[in-house]
Amino acid sequence: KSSEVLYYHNPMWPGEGHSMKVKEILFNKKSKYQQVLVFESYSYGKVLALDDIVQLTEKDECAYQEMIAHLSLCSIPSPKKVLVIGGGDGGVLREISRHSSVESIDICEIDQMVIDVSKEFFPNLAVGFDDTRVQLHVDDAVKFLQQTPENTYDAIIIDSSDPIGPAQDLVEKPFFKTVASALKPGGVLCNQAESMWLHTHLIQDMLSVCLQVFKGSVQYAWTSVPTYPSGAIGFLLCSKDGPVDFLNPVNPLPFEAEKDLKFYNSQIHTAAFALPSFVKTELASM
Ligand SMILES: NCCCN[C@H]1CC[C@H](N)CC1
Repeated sequence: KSSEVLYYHNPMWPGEGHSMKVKEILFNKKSKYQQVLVFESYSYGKVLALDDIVQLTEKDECAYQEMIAHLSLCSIPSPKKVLVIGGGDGGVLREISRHSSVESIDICEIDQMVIDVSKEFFPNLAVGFDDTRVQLHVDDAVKFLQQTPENTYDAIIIDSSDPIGPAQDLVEKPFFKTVASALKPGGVLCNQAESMWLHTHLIQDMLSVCLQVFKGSVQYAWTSVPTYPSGAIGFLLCSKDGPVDFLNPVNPLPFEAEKDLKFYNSQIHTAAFALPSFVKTELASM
């Protein structure tokens, strides 16, 4: 890696690489779990990378954080108790806080260094931790959910990194069973679900597990995040028991909240579930 340009190659996207011109390296240390890197880029503002995988940039984080939070919370009548798995940068917390019905937000992030680094370098994301409804648990989500009573949360958002580091347990069936158990009746899960261009098999595996574990609806949605591999990232929206019409949200954001968003709006919400034909074919066979 020259000081000028950082190149990203990874078994998650073999055969291709991504590069960014670096203005300045701001932080680069190994935590208990992963290498934590922050740098100022020329074209996307500050960047957070974990084990050399871009997690977020100041320029395009809005697309991911707004979608993962509002696709789920706008789909249930009045979310009160919400759990975030991962998301230690605080961006998803910032979005959840826009829902006035929410009374409490638990967040379970395994790596304290991610939280500290976000507070130091990404104040516009770490602002999510300032909300008084937020309760932070620095813990392994597998353990946290095993200790969570049944029927606790209206919504669970899994804002995880890729399943090749500390997050690899978060795509297994036993884990999804603890998620379903922790959801209240009518509760929903929104899970980071990788790229439709790169990870068909991973998405099929997750979809097949979710179809077994969640008895209501399971829908794949996607958004555009230019600094993620293939420029697209998906979400799996699942409801615990009854069907949920994820495409036509029952609890749309009021104009007062939506006007502050940079990416999400009601048309984008519905459009996110429109899938290219090759994806429909690949997922239909599940
Ligand atoms: N809250 C930060 C987003 C974390 N989500 C992941 C980042 C890395 C991507 N390859 C997959 C999504």
